[in-house]
Amino acid sequence: MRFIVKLFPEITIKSRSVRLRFSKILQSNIRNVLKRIYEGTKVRMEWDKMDVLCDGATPEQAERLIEALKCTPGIAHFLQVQESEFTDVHNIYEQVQAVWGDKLEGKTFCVRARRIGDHDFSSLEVERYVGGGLNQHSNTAGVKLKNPDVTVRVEIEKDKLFIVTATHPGLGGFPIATQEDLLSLISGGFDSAVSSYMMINRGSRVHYCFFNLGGAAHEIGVKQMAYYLWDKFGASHRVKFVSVPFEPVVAEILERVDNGQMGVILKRLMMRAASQVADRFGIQALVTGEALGQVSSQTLTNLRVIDGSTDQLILRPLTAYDKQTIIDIARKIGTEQISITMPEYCGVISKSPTVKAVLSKVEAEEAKLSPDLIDKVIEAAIVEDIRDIGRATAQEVDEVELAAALDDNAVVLDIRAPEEEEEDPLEIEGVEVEVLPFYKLGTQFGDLDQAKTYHLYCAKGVMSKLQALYLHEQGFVNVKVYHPE
Ligand SMILES: Nc1ncnc2c1ncn2[C@@H]1O[C@H](COP(=O)(O)OP(=O)(O)OP(=O)(O)O)[C@@H](O)[C@H]1O
Repeated sequence: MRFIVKLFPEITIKSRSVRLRFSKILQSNIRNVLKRIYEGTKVRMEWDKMDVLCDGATPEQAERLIEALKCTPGIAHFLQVQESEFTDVHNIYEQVQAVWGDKLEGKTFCVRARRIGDHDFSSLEVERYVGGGLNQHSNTAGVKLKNPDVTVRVEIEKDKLFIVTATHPGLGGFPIATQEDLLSLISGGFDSAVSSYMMINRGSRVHYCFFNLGGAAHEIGVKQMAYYLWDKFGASHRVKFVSVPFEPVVAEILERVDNGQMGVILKRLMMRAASQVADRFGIQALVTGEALGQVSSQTLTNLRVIDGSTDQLILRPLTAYDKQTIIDIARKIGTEQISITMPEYCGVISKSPTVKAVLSKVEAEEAKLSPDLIDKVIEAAIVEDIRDIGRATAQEVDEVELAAALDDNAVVLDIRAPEEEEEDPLEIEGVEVEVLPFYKLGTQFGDLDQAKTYHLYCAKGVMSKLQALYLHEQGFVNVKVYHPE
C-alpha cells in the first residue's frame, strides 16, 4: 500500500529553507503517527510530496492508516496509489482498465496523466489512449473532460506506473512543531476543545492544563477529551496533561469574594496558575476557548482585566466565532459528544457576574484570599504524559480480552458513538451485546440490570476504561472492560 501526500499550499509558498524545514517535520510526524499503526511504514520526502510506503499492512491497518493521514496537520490531500512497472502505453491501459474498468460503469470520466522521465509518448497521448480504451471497453461509461464524475489519475515516473485508486482530503494546516509549544486551558466544554484543535492544526504542540472544580468525574471527562484530541490529531508528539486541584481556590472565592467579581477572579487565578505551569515547561503562551460576548461576562473589559493577571501571552482563537460555528467544528472533529456530557462547572460560580470589571475593585477582592493559595495548588498539581492516560487506567479496571473469558451473565455494552457503531456493529457469538453511547452512560446506567456484569466496549479501549472508572466512582461494581486483542 502506497500513498502520495501533497503539502498544504501555505507551506509551498514559503522560502526554500522554511519549506524544507516544514517538510522534514511533516515527514517525521507522518512516520511517528503511522508507525503506531503499522511498524513497517516508510516515509520518503520529495520536494513537492511525501511518498508513504506501507507494504504488508493488513486491510484493517490500511483503513486506520488512511484515517490517521486524514487527521495529520500539514497535508492538503493524499492519493492512495497502486505501484507497478509497465512496458508500453497499451500495457498502461491494461493496468488502468484492471483497476478502474468496473468502477466507471454508468459514470462520466476523464483520464489525467503526469509524467517524469524520457518516454516515447507524451502525457497527452497516455490520456487519449487510456481514455479511449476505457471508453470502448464499457457500454455505459462516457468520456467528459469538464467536471466528470470520476477523474482517473495516473503518474508515470521513469519505469514506474502509479495508478491513483482513491484521493482523500487532508486537514490542511501546519505540521505540529513547526510552531512553538502552547498550554491549552481545557475544561472539557465545546470551546476549549475546539480552540485546542485549532492551535494543533496551526502547527503547535498543545499541552493541556486542567483546573479540577468537580472531583473525579470532572477529571475523567476532561482527560477523555484531551486524550481524544491528542490521539486523533496530535499523536506525532508527546504532550503533558497537567491537573491542578482547584477546589480549594473555588472554596476561598465563594467564602471571601464579592459575588459579582467571582467569575473574573476565578479566571485571573486560572491564568496565574497556568502561567506558572507554562513557565515551568518553557511554554510561551496560553490558549483558551473564550469568545467575545458568548456569555455575558466575556466582555472586552473583563478579558482585559483577566489578561492583566499575567505577563503570559493569552491566545483566544475563537474570539470572533459564534456558538453554532464552534459546535459545527466540534461535530466535525468528533468532540461534540464528549462536550455534551460535561456539566458546566465554571459558569455556575457567579449568579450575576459583572460585565465591566474594575481592576482596583478586583484587586481589592483578591487581597482577601490567602497569599499562597496558587502556590499551594500548583505544588499539588499532577503532571502526566498524555500517553499514560491511555495506559494507566488499565491497571484500575478489570479488562477481558477474549469473548470466551467473559463472565457467565455478562453483557457487552457497546459505548461507541452511534455513527461508529452503525458502521461496524459489534457481534459476538453467544454473547448479549447492548448499545448505549458513552454520552448517555452517566445518566442511563442506573436503568441497567444490576444482576448482570457489564463489559464496556469501545474501539480503542481508552474511553471504555475511563467510563468504567467513572462508573466505579459512582458505586457501580459490576463493570469491567471488554477489549479484544
Ligand atoms: N476547569 C477549567 N480548567 C481549565 N480551563 C478552564 C476551566 N474552566 C474554564 N477554562 C478555560 O476558560 C475558558 C472559558 O471558560 P468558560 O467556562 O467561561 O466558558 P465556556 O465558553 O463554557 O468554555 P468551554 O466551552 O471551553 O468550557 C474555557 O474555554 C477554558 O479555556
